[in-house]
Amino acid sequence: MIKMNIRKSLLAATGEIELHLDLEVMKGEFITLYGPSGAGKTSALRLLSGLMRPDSGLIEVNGRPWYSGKKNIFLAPQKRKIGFVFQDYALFPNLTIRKNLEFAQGRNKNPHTIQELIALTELENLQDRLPEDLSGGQKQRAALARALVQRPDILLLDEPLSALDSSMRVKLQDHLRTLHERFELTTILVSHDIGEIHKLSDKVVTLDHGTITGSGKPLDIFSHHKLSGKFQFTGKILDIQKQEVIYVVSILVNQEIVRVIAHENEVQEIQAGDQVLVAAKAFNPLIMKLPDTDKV
Ligand SMILES: Nc1ncnc2c1ncn2[C@@H]1O[C@H](COP(=O)(O)OP(=O)(O)OP(=O)(O)O)[C@@H](O)[C@H]1O
Repeated sequence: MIKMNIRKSLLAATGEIELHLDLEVMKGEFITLYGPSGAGKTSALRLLSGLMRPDSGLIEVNGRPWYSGKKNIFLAPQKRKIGFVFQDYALFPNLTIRKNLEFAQGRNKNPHTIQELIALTELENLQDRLPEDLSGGQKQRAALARALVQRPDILLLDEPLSALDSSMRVKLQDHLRTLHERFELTTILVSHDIGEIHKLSDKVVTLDHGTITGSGKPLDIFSHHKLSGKFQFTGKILDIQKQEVIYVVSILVNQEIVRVIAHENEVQEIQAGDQVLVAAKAFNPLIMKLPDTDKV
């Protein structure tokens, strides 16, 4: 179990903010940190992994102190059993995929683990290639495998799928969940994608300006209670067009583009790229049967 209660002063564009993380993560849990840009999500992962030193507080993992401000304890990053995956792969460009994994394993060679990871991430046919000869999704699968070769207890994922297209993301999400379970990991993900968060995480922790503003099951955090029981979905805004006195908002929901009419006051706080919740309160949504795919 991870217990942390730490503070770190950060320098934001608008001045100093204090990141305060008071958090417990159970062994085997998959949690997601969610919040606006600059909230402190990446810093939270860096503080836990030892890449950034807290100003004060305590980090304890399975009863062992990794950091204590009072006792002046700071466990070196390489001694924390953590795997880290970033958005940008960070593979060694001059080593093949297999050599990347072997290099990351260091002196404690374990070909069995490497073999299993290559199989689980479906890299058998690609293991002798250089990273530049792989697609983005394949590189990220290799980065995931590499993060796990030392059999860490904790996996930290900083928006690992955000550079990939949506079908590749879905596939990688399945790999992530499989690896989380197979290696009995405790996983902390940073993600902006509400669908992905629903699919993967047991718990969401929301952060804003360095402060934890909420935590709970994805459904409880993202479904708005005042609208509960009504028709609602989440999506990403692609475009907002003004047409005379109204606005047409194009929203990507899964693979479909949905157009919603909005009034001026509704579009004031939203822009292309935002994740939004669309809900209908006053009318019943239409339901139409689609052709039976078995018979077409
Ligand atoms: N080493 C550091 N020292 C001081 N301030 C830092 C340091 N690293 C980051 N910051 C600042 O801390 C704030 C939070 O950054 P952080 O990268 O943790 O946010 P984030 O929630 O991950 O944002 P994003 O979603 O854009 O990645 C930013 O304003 C950043 O400039």
